[in-house]
Amino acid sequence: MKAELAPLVITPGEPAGIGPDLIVDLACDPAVAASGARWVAVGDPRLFEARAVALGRTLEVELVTSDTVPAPIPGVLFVWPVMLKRPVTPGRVHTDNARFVLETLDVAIKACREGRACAMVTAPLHKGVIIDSGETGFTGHTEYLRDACGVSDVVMMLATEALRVALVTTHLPLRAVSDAITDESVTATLEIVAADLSRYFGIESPRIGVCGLNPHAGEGGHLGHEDGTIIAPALERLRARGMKLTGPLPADTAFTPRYLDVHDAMVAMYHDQGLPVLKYAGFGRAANITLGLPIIRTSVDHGTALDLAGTGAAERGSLDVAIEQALTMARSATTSSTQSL
Ligand SMILES: NC(=O)c1ccc[n+]([C@@H]2O[C@H](COP(=O)([O-])OP(=O)(O)OC[C@H]3O[C@@H](n4cnc5c(N)ncnc54)[C@H](O)[C@@H]3O)[C@@H](O)[C@H]2O)c1
Ligand SMILES: N[C@H](C(=O)O)[C@H](O)COP(=O)(O)O
Repeated sequence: MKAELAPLVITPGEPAGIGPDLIVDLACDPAVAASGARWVAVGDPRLFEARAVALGRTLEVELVTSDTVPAPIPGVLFVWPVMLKRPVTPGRVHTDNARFVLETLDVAIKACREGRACAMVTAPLHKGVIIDSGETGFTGHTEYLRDACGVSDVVMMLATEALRVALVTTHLPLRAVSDAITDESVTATLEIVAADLSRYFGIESPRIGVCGLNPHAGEGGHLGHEDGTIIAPALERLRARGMKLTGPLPADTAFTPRYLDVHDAMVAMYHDQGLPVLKYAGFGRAANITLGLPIIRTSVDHGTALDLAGTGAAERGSLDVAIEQALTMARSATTSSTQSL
């Protein structure tokens, strides 16, 4: 008999953004309830009720104070409570609610770590507001989850149906990227990508393409040294251990069918080397996955879209993909832990 998964937990992200809109839409969708998958949102019931009113949707919000999350009912949103610090106007961020955002993450992380949730899916938060609130070290969910879970390295990977792009560096100013490309960071990224492609995606010996950092992968050292002195030797050492790696590839042609067709994932050196390609290929149909964590976390491929909050124009496509991806990963983690018994 197949064991039932623990519920999925969904965080709203920035309360003035489109996260609450997407959660309301999800709870009202009969097709979502028909799937039978149990899920619970974290947040303030008043936030979801007010957003449902703004969107003209009929929604009943039910607080869940135990670990037992009921089976989904269309038009009913089950919520683990975390209270707002001040009322929210859609589209208008306020630093007072930064703590609310972080507390929703803490509740979800704890539930995943304790096995009360099978995975967490995060709606978008606003990094700037959280930093402005005094959390000066904050740079994003990815790094927050790494620290909360006590691991030294994690990897951000975004995936569409046709393309997976993982990053060696995440939320860094461009000026700091070069210093962050080290033997350790390249090696750790590739080890995590290979391990989690096998663990969650069933790809036993993944073929990974690796971009260089500089134009034309450094042009033999004439356009930058990192490709030849850091990335190439790290790949060579990993190949000697049996990993299937190509690169460092000139990044301008790495994302062409010739390379994409023969690789399971592409690794880019920095955020805007890899993500524009991914988002061009499938914005609204991609999931952001944090690899290397002891828990499962996926997210949407878009931001807070403050311009759309409360208008009904926010599209739910990426949230659906992030949920499906999280459930697939949770099932695959359950299968592999059962097999190892
Ligand atoms: N997962 C996350 O937490 C996450 C992801 C990306 C960006 N962000 C944050 O979001 C904030 C705003 O970022 P941004 O302006 O660069 O990107 P954005 O994705 O919020 O907006 C970019 C454009 O896409 C549109 N858009 C975004 N989501 C949409 C949706 N679901 N349906 C229809 N249109 C949509 C917006 O209206 C806007 O025109 C920043 O603080 C950023 O750090 C968070
Ligand atoms: N880098 C992500 C993107 O552009 O989609 C986004 O900023 C979210 O990152 P976190 O999941 O770390 O918040």
